[in-house]
Amino acid sequence: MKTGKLVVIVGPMYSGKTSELIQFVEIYSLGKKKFKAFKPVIDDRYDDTHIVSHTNTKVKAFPITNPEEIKNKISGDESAVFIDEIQFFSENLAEVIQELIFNGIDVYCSGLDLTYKNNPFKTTSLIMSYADEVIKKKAVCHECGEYAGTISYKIVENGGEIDVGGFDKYIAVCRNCYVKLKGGNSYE
Ligand SMILES: Nc1ncnc2c1ncn2[C@@H]1O[C@H](COP(=O)(O)OP(=O)(O)OP(=O)(O)O)[C@@H](O)[C@H]1O
Ligand SMILES: Cc1cn([C@H]2C[C@H](O)[C@@H](CO)O2)c(=O)[nH]c1=O
Ligand SMILES: [Zn+2]
Repeated sequence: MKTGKLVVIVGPMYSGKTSELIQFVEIYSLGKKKFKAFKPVIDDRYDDTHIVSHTNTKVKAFPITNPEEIKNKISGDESAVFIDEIQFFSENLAEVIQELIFNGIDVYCSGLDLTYKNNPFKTTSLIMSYADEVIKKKAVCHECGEYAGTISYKIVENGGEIDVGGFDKYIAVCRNCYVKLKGGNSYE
């Protein structure tokens, strides 16, 4: 038996991570391969039971809280597993993913690499370490219009680094505009 591969899609908000994940789903779907998709229960922005992109493409997905639930849902004949918004899961997700790829299942996942405070999301960092391929996406900077957006900036200040939302709370910016918005305080 061949082991599976791990592909991780990261970047700031609106950088097309979910759209790219869905394109990979389509490849397996067209090839009539079996797969299952998962998303965190907490992410209820557009839909509870589908992975949905900002451009409204969607794929049916199991909403789960704990990474262990992925193992319970797998029957073993899947060619691939897709997981969106990995930053919201506990670090144990890295173990579960390893088990899948060592059992011959390809895993594609996407999520934020950085919080709006410019801190790495631990679960994403960990999974990137195990990846065969890391696809780093950019957004168009909301401030200067350059295709260089790498950081999500929170336009409402209300504390928590875990805070579900979209255009009501976050924009994507380049590093230069991030510094300007933070009042010139480049690193904290
Ligand atoms: N600033 C922006 N830069 C690039 N695309 C944007 C921007 N704002 C909105 N969009 C739209 O969002 C789409 C990407 O949506 P998608 O859901 O795939 O992104 P995402 O990286 O998964 O976002 P999120 O982390 O918020 O879930 C783009 O194709 C584009 O149509
Ligand atoms: C940038 C950022 C986004 N989010 C949320 C907003 C969205 O619901 C999701 C990204 O698609 O992550 C956080 O919880 N913390 C953050 O620091
Ligand atoms: Zn900019």
